[in-house]
Parts: sequence; structure tokens; C-alpha cells
Amino acid sequence: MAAVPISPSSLSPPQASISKYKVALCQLPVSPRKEENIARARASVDAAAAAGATLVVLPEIWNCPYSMETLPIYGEDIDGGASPSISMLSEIASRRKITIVGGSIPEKSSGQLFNTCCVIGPDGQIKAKHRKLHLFEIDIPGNITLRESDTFTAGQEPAIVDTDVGRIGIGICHDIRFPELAMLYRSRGAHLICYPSAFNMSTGQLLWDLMQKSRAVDNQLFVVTCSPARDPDAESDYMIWGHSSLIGPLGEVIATAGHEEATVIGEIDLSIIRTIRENLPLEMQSRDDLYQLVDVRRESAGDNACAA
Ligand SMILES: NC(=O)CCC(=O)C(=O)O
Repeated sequence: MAAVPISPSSLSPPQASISKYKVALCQLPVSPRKEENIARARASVDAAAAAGATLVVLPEIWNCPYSMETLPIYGEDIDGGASPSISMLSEIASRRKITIVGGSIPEKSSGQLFNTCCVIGPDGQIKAKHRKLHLFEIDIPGNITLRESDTFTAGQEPAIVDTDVGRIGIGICHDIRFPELAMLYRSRGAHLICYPSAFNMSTGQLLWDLMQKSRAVDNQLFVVTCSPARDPDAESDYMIWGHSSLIGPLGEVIATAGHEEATVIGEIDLSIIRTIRENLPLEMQSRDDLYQLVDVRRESAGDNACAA
């Protein structure tokens, strides 16, 4: 496909059927017992829906520990219909008539393992699937060493999807470090980017807050992050940072958690996006004559269709 620059005319977001709603971020503890994790997630999503949330977001790798050694044994075949984790989310989504950004789980497919997020609509159907695009590789001697690519295969397709609560772009954790992905979602009309995540103590303290605010402010949209809860007694070397948050288009923290188990509920008012973009028309001021975002998967610059 031809590489095409994004035109400013593709930047206005579409309408959602609900423009003001509650979003819940379920910051869940995770144990090595999958059934327990699924039961806890079910109870947490159910309680969030009962509290009025119409969008519920789960963490990165919520159904098993985020441990490169043991992840493969928890893999589920989503396309083959052998996924107890996604079946549970589908059941609640349709019973409660909510949209769920289902965090991520290890997905087995064609002999490979992906770190995969499913977006599920109020009919219980999977509306989009995002396989983590940027695998986390870090080596700080004496501090933290981790290579996701020893375990996971990277995804190939950014996922942006139209839902009852707006157009949502998906990234998984380390994907947040790549501003071009967020810019791409904005150019395709996203209102909100959800990043199920599992940041660690080393980079979390320094960068977590900064990166989510940056993605929101640069693109004048809402950002949601959802992390597992920290387990201070965990034997794993990988200690979770926590601090799931809802960030507004001005970079304001609308709702946030500490590091323990929590369900954070905040309000998203999509009308704010239009006001902020009118008040501060960054896309009009962008110097397309000097630099451009290139959408390598699009055939025409005016194509603003959703890729889901
Ligand atoms: N699970 C992840 O992708 C962690 C990313 C992270 O901590 C970072 O610093 O990037």
C-alpha cells in the first residue's frame, strides 16, 4: 500500500451515541490461579457496571502473572473460541449492556503467543482485537532486564474501533511510548485511547504520569490507562507500578488510583474535545509544509474510516 500523509481534514472526531458517560478502570490483583483471576475480574466488572459505568477497562495481563517464563502456559485460543477469559467478558458485556476494553491476555494463535486486547460491545461480540505492537525490551544492569520478544510475537495492526461510547484507539503498555501511534489514532478520529498496562517500579515512577498526559495533550483527546494492582509480597522480580488513570484532553487527571486494588470511576464528556480543539486549533497550526505524519497503511489521504 502507498504511504500517504494525513490531511488536517481527516481530524474531526465522529459522533458517539453517548457523549457523556462513566468509565471504570479495574486495577486488579493477579495470582497464579487463573480461575481466581477470572472470578475477581467478573466481580469487579459487574460492580463497576452496577455503579453506572458504561465503559470498563481492565489491565494488561490480568488473568495470570506477568512473567515471561510462565505466560505460555496460560495462553488462550481466542479465535478458536477456547478462551474462558474472553467468554466471561462477553457474558458480562451483553448482560450489563456495556463496552469492555478487556485489558490483555496471552493469546495462542498459529503456534505463536500474542499479548492481546479484545474490545467487546454490549452485544457480547468482539469488536476489535489489538495485539501489542511494541514489545517491551529493557536491560538496566542490576535493576531490570526483560525481553518480551522471547515470549511474544508482535502484532501488525493498530486497532481503532467505533463503540457506543466513542471511537477508541488501543495500545498496550509499552505502546504508549510511541507518540506516532497515538497521532495515528487521532488522525483516524479517536476520542479516547485506552492503554491496558503493567508498568514497573523503575520506569513507572519517572514516566508513567508524564507519558499518559503527553499522549492526551498532544492529541487533544482522553487517555485511559489500567494497570494490575501491586503485590508487595510477590516473589516476581517485576514489581507493578499501578496508578491507573483517566486523563482529560488538557492533561488533567480526572481520576486515578494508588497502587493497591481499586476500581476508579471517572466521567468522560466527549463534547469537551470539540471545544478544546476549537479553542486551541493545533491541527490548523501544524506545519504540514515542514513535517507530516505518514499513514503507511492507508491508500488515500482523505480516508478516515475505522480500521476495526
Ligand atoms: N509491560 C510493559 O510494556 C512495560 C512497559 C514499561 O514499563 C516501560 O517502561 O515502557
